[in-house]
Amino acid sequence: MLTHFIGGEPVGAGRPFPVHDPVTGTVIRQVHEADPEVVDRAVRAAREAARDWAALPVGERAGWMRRLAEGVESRFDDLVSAEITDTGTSLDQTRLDIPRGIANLRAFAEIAAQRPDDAFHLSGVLSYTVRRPLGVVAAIVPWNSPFLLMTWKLAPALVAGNTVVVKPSEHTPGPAAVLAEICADAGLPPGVVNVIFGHGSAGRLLVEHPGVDAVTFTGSAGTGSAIMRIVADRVKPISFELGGKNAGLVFEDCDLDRAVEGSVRSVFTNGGQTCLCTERLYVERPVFEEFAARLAARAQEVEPQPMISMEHREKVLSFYALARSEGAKVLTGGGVPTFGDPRDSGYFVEPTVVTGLSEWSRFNREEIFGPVCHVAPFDSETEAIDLANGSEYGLAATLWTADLGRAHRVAQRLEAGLVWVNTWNVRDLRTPYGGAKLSGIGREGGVRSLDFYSEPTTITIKLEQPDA
Ligand SMILES: NC(=O)C1=CN([C@@H]2O[C@H](COP(=O)(O)OP(=O)(O)OC[C@H]3O[C@@H](n4cnc5c(N)ncnc54)[C@H](O)[C@@H]3O)[C@@H](O)[C@H]2O)C=CC1
Ligand SMILES: O=C(O)/C=C/C=C(\O)C(=O)O
Repeated sequence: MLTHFIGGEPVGAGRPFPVHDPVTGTVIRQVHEADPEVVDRAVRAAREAARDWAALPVGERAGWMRRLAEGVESRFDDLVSAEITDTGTSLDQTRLDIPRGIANLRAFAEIAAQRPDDAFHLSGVLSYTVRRPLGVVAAIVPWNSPFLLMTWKLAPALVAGNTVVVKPSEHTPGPAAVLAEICADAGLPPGVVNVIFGHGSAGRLLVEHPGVDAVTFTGSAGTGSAIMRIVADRVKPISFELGGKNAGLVFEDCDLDRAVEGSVRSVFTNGGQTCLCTERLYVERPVFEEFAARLAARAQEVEPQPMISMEHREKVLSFYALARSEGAKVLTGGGVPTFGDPRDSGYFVEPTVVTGLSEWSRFNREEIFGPVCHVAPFDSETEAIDLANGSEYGLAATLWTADLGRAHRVAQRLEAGLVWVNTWNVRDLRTPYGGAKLSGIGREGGVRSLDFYSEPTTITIKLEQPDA
């Protein structure tokens, strides 16, 4: 039974709930669900630790991040195992995600330790800025890449001097439980990191708690909107990384082999359960038929990944049915694979490519979050940009072109937080990360994270004037 981690101690309170293996559908763990008392205890523990943690020099907090990174390295196999068990994702994906999480811990340590404060001197007046932590941060994270996405919040929040209560997804408590053990083993002061488990109701209790000073959330736009309403009365700072309906633009002049392979990655990685995955592909008409046929052929070779839950599988399958009812041509997939082994009880769906739907179809407007994309032709650069921008979401976009001028021109006109050219999901940790429109509020990554997790105070002093 997984227990919460509060004030440096395991806390086994709250009714148990089961976690299922997405590969076979069997129950793999029981976990305690945080009730109001558990949430209150976690927030109080974080508050008690806040003053001393904030008082540490930033270099010492950076040192703690490096020690946590070493702790993660020493428990690497346990984290890989916890992540694979809970998410059903591939070993290859996990072996990318965990080191990237470690890199986050180290990168934010460096960025914070080296960051200069503002200072201006004008006409005998000196103005400088100091940054104070926000206090207690609630970090609510989703089930895809759970360790990586947790470190994105934890590392900058801690190094900026906040204490944190983390609530991982109900589907993926395992990696956060290992991280709690790492914090305890490293001797991190009690209450600096607290982990509580539970469903959305536990997240809601946490966000509502008056002792929480700020909320950082990664998840669906619907939940983001619900959290916004909860925090509105207290005007708590929020940072939101939400969903996407990401477009890929394939121009005739591109290297088509690379565009096909890149699109296979961007559509099907992790069963499409990465917020950066492409769900809408637009292809310049002269290469449309060839591209669509080649993508569909490659999709048939992709190893299916399980969806995170039976409920999510049903959602993805309902979009496959919707595509048919909206008049799509299914180029490949559209169903459930059979294996002839225990995976037949798991949460798999077929990698799927469809075409022929209107831009106004629900299929092309709503985030599906599965291994599926719609492919449509375009006839001009302007049309391609309009199609890509014709979404309520604005997280990521990908361009495939050999024309450098076009790459810059188009990329700068796309309403997306991240644009890749001739590649996908390659990112320097110092760059801003996040989305426009329904895809989020604010940016995390590099100094942008530190900006969110701290509040500037500008101090202005009249200096003594020397005699004229
Ligand atoms: N923009 C980005 O960086 C990323 C966005 N995502 C998005 O996350 C979604 C998939 O993750 P899910 O876990 O299904 O999202 P979700 O929104 O259902 O849940 C996310 C987290 O919020 C909690 N939660 C649910 N209702 C809540 C409430 N009322 N108050 C407080 N907490 C609540 C859940 O328990 C979970 O821990 C997709 O929409 C995906 O695009 C995922 C990864 C990265
Ligand atoms: O590694 C990165 O820079 C970003 C990774 C993001 C995800 O895994 C995600 O949003 O799901």
